[in-house]
Amino acid sequence: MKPWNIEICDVTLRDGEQTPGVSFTRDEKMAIALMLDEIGVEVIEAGFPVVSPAEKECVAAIARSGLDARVCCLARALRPDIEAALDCDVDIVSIFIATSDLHIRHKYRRPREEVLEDALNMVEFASDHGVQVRFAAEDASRTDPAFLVEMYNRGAECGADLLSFADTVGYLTPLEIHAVVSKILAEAPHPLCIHCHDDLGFAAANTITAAAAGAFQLHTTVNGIGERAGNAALEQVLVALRMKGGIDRYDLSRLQEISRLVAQVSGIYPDQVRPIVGENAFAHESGIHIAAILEDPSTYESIPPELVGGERRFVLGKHTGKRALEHIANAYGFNLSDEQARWVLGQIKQRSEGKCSVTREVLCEFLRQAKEGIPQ
Ligand SMILES: CC(=O)SCCNC(=O)CCNC(=O)[C@H](O)C(C)(C)COP(=O)(O)OP(=O)(O)OC[C@H]1O[C@@H](n2cnc3c(N)ncnc32)[C@H](O)[C@@H]1OP(=O)(O)O
Ligand SMILES: O=C(O)CCC(=O)C(=O)O
Repeated sequence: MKPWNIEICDVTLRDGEQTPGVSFTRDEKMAIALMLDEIGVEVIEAGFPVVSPAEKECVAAIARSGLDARVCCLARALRPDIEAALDCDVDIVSIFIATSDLHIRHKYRRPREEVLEDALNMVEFASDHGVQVRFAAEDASRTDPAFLVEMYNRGAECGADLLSFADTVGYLTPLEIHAVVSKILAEAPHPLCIHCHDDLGFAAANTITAAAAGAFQLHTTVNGIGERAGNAALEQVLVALRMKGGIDRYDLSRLQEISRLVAQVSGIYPDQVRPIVGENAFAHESGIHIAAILEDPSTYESIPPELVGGERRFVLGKHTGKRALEHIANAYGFNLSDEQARWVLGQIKQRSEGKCSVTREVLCEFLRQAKEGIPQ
């Protein structure tokens, strides 16, 4: 399979930090940037310099820290924003304008042609300063496609190296994003970035679908943090790229580690059932599943836990079967007769149905009782 032609721009430090209530310190941003770099992410969006003097310092520190990744930052289509970005010595300035009529009406209160002309001047201004320029369409998914194509073609003429399509409010489904990305690339054949939000729960799916349709730069955040329901999750996108896009250059074995780091410093912990990084992502209770996993884990795991730095976990409860119990009991040094196993299974199921968990201690107590003689 020919690997997809993509790169990752991780925006945890900018859009991820826009998660309500989240603010990273300079050391935290640096630690996340370092780990993203070690994973092999090609572009790190370090922040939005005009937000505050401290933010500007963080962006500059990351840009000057000698990472392999290119460092990017956000700027409105305003000269002071772009000057602040240039001060930070970033490799890429991402200049954005909202492009939907809805946003333009409420935020800029000017005709869209005027907004575009002014923004193009800013693209030229940044490009003339020798920095790479991304020209991003905010709310692209609710924008007149003809206007987007005009913006992208004219942006490229003015020196933009990358054009960005943002599904700012997580509005599209995978089929819709495939159609719109294909249309844009046919009419504006330039490197396209895709920036998806998760309001409908499709951010990672839309990102991968856009890549399949030819999008080049894929935006992600660790654990999918970000505005409202968040962004496309780095871990989901990278694993999907490995499994479906023929891309094996990222160090996926660090994914659980970076997930823990970002959870700790953001205070936003992934759901138990979240793919790849959730506590249950590699946990099994069902007897039928565990019996098969003991023969071959791929029967019930499409992602090997060790691929992402995780571990398989067997849980005892209402759904435990005899094979699973025997396996776990053996690991604790107990060999059970059929009768003993049946009795212990009954105890486990009863306890679980009473909404009590079957911890290692509880199991060992059942096992000891069974060995000493099944209570009548
Ligand atoms: C989709 C996204 O994620 S976009 C990024 C969103 N991120 C943030 O907002 C980061 C945090 N924001 C901030 O710290 C502040 O909002 C700042 C520093 C950026 C701006 O603060 P203020 O100057 O106080 O402006 P305020 O936030 O009230 O309003 C935004 C202004 O930016 C203008 N603006 C918004 N987007 C753009 C743009 N892409 N290009 C030019 N101007 C823009 C708005 O029209 C508005 O201008 P107005 O005050 O003349 O009406
Ligand atoms: O497209 C981009 O690069 C950024 C836009 C963005 O953050 C958004 O619209 O949510």
